[in-house]
Amino acid sequence: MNLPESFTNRIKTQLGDDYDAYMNCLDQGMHHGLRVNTNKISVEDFLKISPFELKPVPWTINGFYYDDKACTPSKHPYYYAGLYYIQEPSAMAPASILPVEDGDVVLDICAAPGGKSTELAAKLHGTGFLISNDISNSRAKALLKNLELFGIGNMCVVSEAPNKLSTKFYQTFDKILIDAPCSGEGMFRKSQSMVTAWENNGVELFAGLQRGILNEVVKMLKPGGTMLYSTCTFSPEENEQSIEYLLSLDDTLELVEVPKYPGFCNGNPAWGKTENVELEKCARLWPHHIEGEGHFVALIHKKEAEQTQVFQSWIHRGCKPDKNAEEFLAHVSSDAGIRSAYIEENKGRLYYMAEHMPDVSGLRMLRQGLFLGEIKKNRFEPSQSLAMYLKQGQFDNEVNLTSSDDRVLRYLKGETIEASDQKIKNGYVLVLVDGYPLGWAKNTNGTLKNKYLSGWRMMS
Ligand SMILES: C[S@@+](CC[C@H](N)C(=O)[O-])C[C@H]1O[C@@H](n2cnc3c(N)ncnc32)[C@H](O)[C@@H]1O
Repeated sequence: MNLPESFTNRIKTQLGDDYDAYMNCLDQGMHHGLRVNTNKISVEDFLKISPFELKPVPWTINGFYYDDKACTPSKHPYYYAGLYYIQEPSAMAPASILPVEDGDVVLDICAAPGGKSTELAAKLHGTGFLISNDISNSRAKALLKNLELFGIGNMCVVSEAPNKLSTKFYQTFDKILIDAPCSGEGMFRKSQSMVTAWENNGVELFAGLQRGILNEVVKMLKPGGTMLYSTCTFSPEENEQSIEYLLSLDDTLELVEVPKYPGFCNGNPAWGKTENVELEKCARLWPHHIEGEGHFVALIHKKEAEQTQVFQSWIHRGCKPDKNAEEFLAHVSSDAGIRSAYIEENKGRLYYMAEHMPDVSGLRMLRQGLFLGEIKKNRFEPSQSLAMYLKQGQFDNEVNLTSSDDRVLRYLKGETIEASDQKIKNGYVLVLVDGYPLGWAKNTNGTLKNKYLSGWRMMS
């Protein structure tokens, strides 16, 4: 691999005797992983139906390695059913280590395309609330798609600068993830273009960006709350030194020991400027010590305070019932938990807003709550996100196909399919693969007109 001399010189100083092992591992192939969406399926059940041979990733309960030469999980219908996310294995560590609990209000501030947000949301089990933010509007669109694919309803997707968020969300969050923009030294094996980007941007640019973000998140974490800072790079400036900077902003912040799974190394106090021994509590994942591309992870707790701020909640306004929407939603079982008092309308589009959500008004928003569908003239059109949110049995007109049935791929490609072999009523039908929803179709006497979201279609 062709690497800039300024990088190899620095990493040689950092690694000493380990340098050769690191360089040798760069010539080997990268590791591929998928993470099971526990919001839709338990790990145990997924392993029963997995079409791929999988090996556990030691630092997550729901992460697995697969052999990219033997299978392509991104092309399987289960991917379209949102049963897993394709993720580089070391990138599974941050969301797995941040201790998200039921009812938490969580911020993922650098979230696109959603590798970690999807896991944070799954860990909430439909309770609490997730604000997923990315400053890049185009990247936030991919983030929204991934959260929708995962069937997440208690979330909003925002595209804002951190200082805008901190004016609105003072001491609001129980948990914050900062998966910071970084120089990406852990991505070199993925693509030579990452090496070129490193040469063009350098490390200092990102260290500056990280500080700008840290200045703001510190204000948004509740006393008693926990945040996790991660990067996929190895430079001291973006890791130990960023954490030293963060600790200098607020003396109620303290480092918490990151669990050291086999192969994880301690953070290195000598790579900081203050030689704070607490930095050992951070974790460094090196590609020559673990099966993954590499990461840095730090867990930070804010001490409890006597008085805490109570955040401004969303005021549920409800909406005037629409006859067609009501008629459609009557087919959705109450198990889905969509209560009419929390449904709101915006320009003919209906959203289900989580009961306990912060006031997110005034922000550049891509999505607030679960998009249910659109009120059209004389009809209601259910959304793709509603289909993904529902579980088998929650819509009273379903067609369940097996993954080997060729109609599944044809449906995902946008074709009309026949279903005269199924006992279904005319009108909207939820199409499932092996019991997991894929999207909508409209049945007329056994012919299913395709209503799968066109932008999500499988390419031939
Ligand atoms: C490492 S990536 C995040 C990856 C993501 N957490 C995941 O797991 O899929 C860093 C992200 O930070 C975003 N970003 C850069 N500067 C930012 C800022 N000042 N505020 C918020 N997001 C920022 C970038 O657009 C990029 O998507």
